[in-house]
Amino acid sequence: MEGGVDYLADERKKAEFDVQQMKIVWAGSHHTFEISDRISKLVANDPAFSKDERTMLPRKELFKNTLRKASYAWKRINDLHLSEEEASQLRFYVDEPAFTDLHWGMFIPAIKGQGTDEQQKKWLPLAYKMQIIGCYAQTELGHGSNVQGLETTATFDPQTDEFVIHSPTLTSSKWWPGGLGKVSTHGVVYARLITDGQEHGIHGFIVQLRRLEDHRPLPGIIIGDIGMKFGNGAYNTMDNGVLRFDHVRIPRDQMLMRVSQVTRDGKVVQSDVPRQLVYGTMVYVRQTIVQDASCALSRAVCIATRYSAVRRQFGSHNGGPETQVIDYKTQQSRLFPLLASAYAFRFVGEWLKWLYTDVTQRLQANDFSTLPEAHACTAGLKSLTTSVTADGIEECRKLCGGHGYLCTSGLPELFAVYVPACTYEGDNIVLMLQVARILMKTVSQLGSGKLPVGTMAYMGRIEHLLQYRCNVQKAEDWLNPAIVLEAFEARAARMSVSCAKKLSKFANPEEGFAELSADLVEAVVAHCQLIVVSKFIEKLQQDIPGKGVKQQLKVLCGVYYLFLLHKHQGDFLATSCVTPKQASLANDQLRVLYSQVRPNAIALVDAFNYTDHFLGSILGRYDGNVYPKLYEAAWKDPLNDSVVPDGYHQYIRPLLKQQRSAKL
Ligand SMILES: CC/C=C\C/C=C\C/C=C\C/C=C\C/C=C\C/C=C/C(=O)SCCNC(=O)CCNC(=O)[C@H](O)C(C)(C)COP(=O)(O)OP(=O)(O)OC[C@H]1O[C@@H](n2cnc3c(N)ncnc32)[C@H](O)[C@@H]1OP(=O)(O)O
Ligand SMILES: Cc1cc2nc3c(=O)[nH]c(=O)nc-3n(C[C@H](O)[C@H](O)[C@H](O)COP(=O)(O)OP(=O)(O)OC[C@H]3O[C@@H](n4cnc5c(N)ncnc54)[C@H](O)[C@@H]3O)c2cc1C
Repeated sequence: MEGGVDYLADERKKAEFDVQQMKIVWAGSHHTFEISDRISKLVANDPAFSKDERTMLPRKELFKNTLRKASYAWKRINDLHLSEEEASQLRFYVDEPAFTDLHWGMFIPAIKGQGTDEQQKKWLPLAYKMQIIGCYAQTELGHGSNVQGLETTATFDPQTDEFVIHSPTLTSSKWWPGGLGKVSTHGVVYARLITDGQEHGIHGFIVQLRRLEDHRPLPGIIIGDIGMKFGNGAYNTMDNGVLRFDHVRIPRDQMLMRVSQVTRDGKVVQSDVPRQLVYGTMVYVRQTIVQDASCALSRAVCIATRYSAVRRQFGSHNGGPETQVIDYKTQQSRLFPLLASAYAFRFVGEWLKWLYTDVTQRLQANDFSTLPEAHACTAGLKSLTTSVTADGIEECRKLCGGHGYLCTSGLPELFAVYVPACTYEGDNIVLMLQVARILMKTVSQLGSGKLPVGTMAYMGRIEHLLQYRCNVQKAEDWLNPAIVLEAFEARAARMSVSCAKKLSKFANPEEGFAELSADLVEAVVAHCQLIVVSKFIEKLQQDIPGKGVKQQLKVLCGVYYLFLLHKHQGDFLATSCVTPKQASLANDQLRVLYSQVRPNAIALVDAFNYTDHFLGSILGRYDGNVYPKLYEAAWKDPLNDSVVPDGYHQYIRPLLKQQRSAKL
């Protein structure tokens, strides 16, 4: 509590579980809880990190303010000797998109993943000390999704042992890279490698963009910001940039050479590493984006849940209080599945982080066998979780009624910052189609004796799944995880097999794939939902201490899968995985679970342990003191600086005068 009366105290007393233990489950461990709790308070209590009025600043001031915060954050990180983990938590809780996200989140990982040991030794220390600041310059004006279609060229000049980086067309201008517009001194630039007149595909190059002395672009380089983006404040704190090269020369050793090398005489040598590793940074970031989805969704849900308990509308009896809107079943059926999804994404994000770490260790030992699984899981889950989260934030805004539309609710800015996650790091549909290719390949190999592995292993039981009949007889049977898993597996498998059968009728498989792409995306959604459900169920098999904590998680897990079953009952019925009667029983059980969530709802969002600073929402205040604070905030709007607005004499007075004389 941050002082004063707690208007949500009664709600907190209703909790049936140990909130402190749930905070640790949410954080992942005691260790991460301790760090995130300490750092979030450090940020919240430092006025230099205030977020007030961010949505009202003009772009230049907004951007300068972001620079100030980023530089102050770096000073605090150094002064307090924060570890890498603590530093990244600090940047997270500062909660303002900035060039540092790309420097730490993409530039450094690109050098780590695609640079040789020598290149890492040379560039990483400079980057770690921020003596250089980097961005990830891949997307161009003409191409983003189609990476092989990028037009920037890197032509090897054997005379001087250099690459010549060039933007041959307008559409080859780099366009979008964050941090590029006004800050980065360097970039990992993706370009078409050309040696001896021959093309060798897309590769990454470390290119210096600005002089370290005065920050001016180097000769042959044009850089700028691409302009205002959606929303006030929001992602406009980021300098997404445009970049053009006019025959800019860089030394040969600035091509990232872990995947392929160019020798002194211009020969291209492929190492044992698969060429897809050039896409490795995207796999890394997609994995972090899944974790971030649970943060963004939980934040919106925390605001909507607290406000739903404060807000009362209708239902007063004999002058008593009106009904809290959280008690309306319709409110619960919109809010609680999102609450459950936030927890589900947290756990699948945790698992994905483990998978990524495992793949990275294998890659270091030259074992590339799990790379397709990592690609499929990161692409599919990035796509699923960001789509649900973006829609979920908007749903939370609606759950807050009119006040949700105010900037002071925090929801408009959260939405505006979050929605591009459906596009960056791979458009969600494009990524789903990547997973579809892998799914179809898996189905086509089923007869060959090659057993599917990882998250596709269930396909190995295809005969059984095609014959499966669900044996749910009463509503409570839907609480049995084994029954649920089989129903989700059968649905996903049958949808994939159905697509594969239709595909096989096309003489040209590419034509068939294009024609069936919408159906394929639906099959991928079913497959990805199965992964999330199964990882939630696996989580519940762990030892989870704390009074009532596991029980609450079981309820949330039930809400998550039964809501999906209800929402997608068309799929389950069409594939005969459940009968109409069983679908109806699932919905009955879902209503029972909603009533079990209700008394715990506030405690379940308290478990996210968000400070009021981080939430940035009057509606989501911990103490529930919404109305006086909304009233107070309105008067801070610049429009209320004067009683009579600027422009009155020019525009309002003449209008009123004219109407008066017309009447007379
Ligand atoms: C406010 C911020 C909030 C949250 C972030 C929080 C934390 C994040 C931390 C840091 C990041 C900071 C901020 C993030 C915010 C914004 C940054 C945004 C950055 C960007 O957007 S960078 C640009 C991203 N661009 C893309 O994602 C492009 C998408 N396109 C592609 O990936 C490829 O072009 C595509 C679609 C895969 C097609 O590739 P290709 O033409 O080669 O085609 P194929 O389909 O033939 O594939 C060939 C072969 O390769 C396999 N494969 C494809 N991709 C991969 C991969 N990534 N890894 C492994 N393997 C891959 C594919 O399956 C095929 O295999 P096969 O031959 O069939 O066996
Ligand atoms: C806020 C933000 C930050 C970004 N930061 C960076 C950065 O730091 N560095 C960087 O390099 N890039 C960055 N990007 C660029 C981003 O990665 C691309 O915009 C993204 O990959 C999508 O590509 P696109 O813009 O080419 O979309 P397009 O591919 O043009 O998509 C347009 C539409 O076409 C559809 N479509 C495209 N291809 C297919 C297909 N094969 N089948 C079916 N439908 C298809 C899509 O679904 C979409 O509906 C950023 C973008 C944003 C919005």
